[in-house]
Amino acid sequence: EDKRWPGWQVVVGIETHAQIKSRRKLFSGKITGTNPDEPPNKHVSPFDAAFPGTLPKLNSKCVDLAIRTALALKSDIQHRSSFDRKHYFYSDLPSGYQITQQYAPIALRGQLNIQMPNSSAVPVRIKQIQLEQDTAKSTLNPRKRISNIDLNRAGAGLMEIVSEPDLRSPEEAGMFVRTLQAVLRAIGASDGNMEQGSLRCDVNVSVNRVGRPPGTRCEIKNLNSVKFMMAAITHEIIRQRAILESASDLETCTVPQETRGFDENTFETYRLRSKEDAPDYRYMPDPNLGVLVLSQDRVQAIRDSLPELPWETRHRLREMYALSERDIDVLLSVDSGREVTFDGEKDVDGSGAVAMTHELLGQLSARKETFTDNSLTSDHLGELIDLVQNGTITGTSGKYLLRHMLAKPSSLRPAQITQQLRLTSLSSFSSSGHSNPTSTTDQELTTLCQAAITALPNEVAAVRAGNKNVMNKIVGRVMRESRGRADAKGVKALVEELILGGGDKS
Ligand SMILES: Nc1ncnc2c1ncn2[C@@H]1O[C@H](COP(=O)(O)OP(=O)(O)OP(=O)(O)O)[C@@H](O)[C@H]1O
Ligand SMILES: [Mg+2]
Ligand SMILES: [Mg+2]
Repeated sequence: EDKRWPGWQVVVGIETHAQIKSRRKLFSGKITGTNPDEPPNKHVSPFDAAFPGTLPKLNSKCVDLAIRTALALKSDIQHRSSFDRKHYFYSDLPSGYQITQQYAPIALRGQLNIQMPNSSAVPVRIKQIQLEQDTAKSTLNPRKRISNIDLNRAGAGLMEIVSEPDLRSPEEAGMFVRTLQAVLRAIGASDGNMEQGSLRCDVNVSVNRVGRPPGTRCEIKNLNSVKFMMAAITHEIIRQRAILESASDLETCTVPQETRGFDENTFETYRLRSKEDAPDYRYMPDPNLGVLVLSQDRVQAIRDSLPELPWETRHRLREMYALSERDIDVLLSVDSGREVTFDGEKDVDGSGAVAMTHELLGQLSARKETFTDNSLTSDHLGELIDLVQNGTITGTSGKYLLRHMLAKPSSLRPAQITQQLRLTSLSSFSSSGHSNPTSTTDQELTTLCQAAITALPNEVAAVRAGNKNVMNKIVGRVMRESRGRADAKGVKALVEELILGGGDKS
């Protein structure tokens, strides 16, 4: 029993909308325009804008990611599913309907276990997973009294993941969303970022006296952080309980079924519409889309390539390094979602997070320190991994930077230390293909290569005579002089160019 509401049971079910991490939209093949820095209406096909005569074509990459999600959530994949039109009229929906899977969703009956501190795992049943389109983004300008529509997001792929009403407190609801986020990120199905809108939740809340049947639910729409979601549930519990307690006839009194919003300033929910004015969506099968048939083989292939799931990673860290649960939490928060890029592809240098985590554990044991003692925050470790992953520093420099940060703890961010120690990688035009040839790091690399060429005249002559193996000696020298800031392939290309010249190999 919860001390906050003795005698009452709280029932919560969550509908989660997760943006599918695919480069292209669900039906139009256009780039998914979810980057807020891009100009509005840049990525719009005639289909996204609902021009008459345009037809949908299902993006199979989105389907694969939905299958991954369904497998991670232990659901029954439906070998036949189909698409329906859900009609409503709003400026963010050009066609007047959203394509969704109302009658035959891609997956049914799943499960996600959540772990509350100091208690056993709570199984939460997943009712269904369905594919659907995202809407456009509308921004209201109250001063000019107009609303701006940006179709970049229109038609992007979403998964709606619906839970059964198995959650019993705001805390369990929060844990459910966090756990789901971690799964979606680990398998690369979604960024799962509530603040940026790639994960949006509707929560359904009801209360009933202990031992009595469940109450009538109210649905709170569009919560964009776990904190707000928990606050909304708490307010809803208090509100619904007050209605039921003030009733004259305790037996027949019910909370009116409503759709509600959440006010981020007052932390209260407010009425949007009652059940009576619930829209009639006039669902109908989409005549332009056939049945989605999934073969046994396709599902099996996705099952075989499923990345490690968070609870498996947890198990591995616990077994291999005997870390505490708290420490594992820290590492998992660093690790999440860095292994898979768009469309389920493995990130080429994506093992960066895993590699750096192993490096950290290795360096700590060399220093005879435990993970708990270490002063590095998960935030800083994450930034360090990003610096390596986006090429700002090389892997070698990353290890050096890590050693430095462990030896001299400070509040400086890894990027600042990188500047201070001048660890920024020396790019070369040939290695990255798009760096700025006049930048100082490029010039520095050219200078280093030229110095090596001057210092090793015999080797240079050998290379000119056609002995390519000698190249390694020149490259090795540049690598040493660069203190690990250059990458070997780029250096090799640049040295070759400097010795043999650009186009005179004929
Ligand atoms: N008594 C209850 N108390 C709290 N939540 C409930 C209760 N009964 C059902 N729910 C939850 O309500 C949600 C219902 O979502 P579902 O998508 O099935 O339908 P909907 O909300 O009517 O439709 P829509 O997708 O158009 O919003 C589920 O998450 C379910 O777990
Ligand atoms: Mg729903
Ligand atoms: Mg709903």
